[in-house]
Amino acid sequence: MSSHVVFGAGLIGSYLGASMHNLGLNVALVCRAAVKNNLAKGVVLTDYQEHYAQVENLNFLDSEILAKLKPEQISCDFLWLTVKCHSVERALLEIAPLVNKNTVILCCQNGLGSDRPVKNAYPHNTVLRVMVPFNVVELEKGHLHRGSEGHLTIEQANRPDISENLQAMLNSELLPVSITNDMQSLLWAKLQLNLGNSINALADIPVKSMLEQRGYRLVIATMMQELLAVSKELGLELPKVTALPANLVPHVLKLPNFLFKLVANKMLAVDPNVRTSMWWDMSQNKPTEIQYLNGAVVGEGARVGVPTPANTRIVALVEALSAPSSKHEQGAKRVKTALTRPVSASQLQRLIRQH
Ligand SMILES: NC(=O)C1=CN([C@@H]2O[C@H](COP(=O)(O)OP(=O)(O)OC[C@H]3O[C@@H](n4cnc5c(N)ncnc54)[C@H](OP(=O)(O)O)[C@@H]3O)[C@@H](O)[C@H]2O)C=CC1
Ligand SMILES: CC(C)(CO)C(=O)C(=O)O
Repeated sequence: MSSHVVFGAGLIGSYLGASMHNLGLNVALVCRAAVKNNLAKGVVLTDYQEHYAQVENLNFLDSEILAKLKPEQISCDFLWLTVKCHSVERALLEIAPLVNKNTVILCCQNGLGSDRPVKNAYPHNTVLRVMVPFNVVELEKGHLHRGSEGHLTIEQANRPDISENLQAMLNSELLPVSITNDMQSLLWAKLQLNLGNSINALADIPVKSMLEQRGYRLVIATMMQELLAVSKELGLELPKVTALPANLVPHVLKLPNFLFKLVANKMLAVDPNVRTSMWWDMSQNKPTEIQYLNGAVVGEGARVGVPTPANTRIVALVEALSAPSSKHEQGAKRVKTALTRPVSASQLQRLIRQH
């Protein structure tokens, strides 16, 4: 039987690992002690469609033990890297004992660019990107809930049997899985949605309440229009990841509240407690993924000559109000701001209109 290791099991990795264990796969989790404590007594998996599983006896691999192992002492066919983007470089040092020449490494981060250091470190391994469309929350200790729809999507490998076997192994009610031949466009389409993570974190309210306020929607729509201009310049055709085509989403977000409620009922049909991953980071005073999300739009925009002023200002604001990430910011000069969290919709609108 193939062996899997989930490295950096937090919300996504624990849901993924527990789903695999529930399917009878051979999987071990590498995670922080606090996460292990929450999962060790058994995990309950549920989703928005009311699927349910009780998962017992998960396997854990302790970091100290891992550090002492050599690749020949451990078998890992599939290594699922589920740390946040800014933790990937550091994780590369620690995954070394798990990677043999046949290990397939799967990068499960939002945004753009987290796979680059992995490919540089392991140029002879198959490194595949994975798009996670759904939200996972821990409703209570050991209860992981998939709160929204979508198939976890694996990039088609040069050897198609790799991705196809993975899909056949994993695809299930609690974990729907697909494969794509065009991961770059899919990641840009997902990135369009994730631009709102920053606003959710700054507003410090659930996603549903944020979407109910037109002021916040206008800011998100402006950032999305910048992304669409950049992706057009790059020649990408963004696939549909919501009920609406990518190009239409900003127009719908800009509608007055009463029309938005009529047209976007699917967008608003989100669990009232859902918050984005960046909200969790900011609320726990952890570094955010802003450089890989809105920052990626700014970077690509600069490369192809498309201005991205709204994303640029939101990146600076998030950086000013959150913990520095090791890669991009330590020691870097931060923009000073008079704004404090929670930031209101009108403050954000004024900020992105500044010249
Ligand atoms: N949460 C969600 O609903 C969604 C998240 N995503 C994306 O999935 C990715 C993972 O997100 P998520 O699961 O929310 O993140 P989490 O922060 O919940 O999980 C990552 C975990 O990895 C741990 N970790 C980091 N480095 C190491 C290490 N060297 N050894 C052991 N553990 C380590 C972190 O601990 P510590 O914090 O102490 O470093 C944390 O517990 C992100 O790119 C996110 O944007 C995509 C869709 C939805
Ligand atoms: C699923 C979504 C868009 C919102 O939870 C997400 O990707 C995140 O929180 O990072």
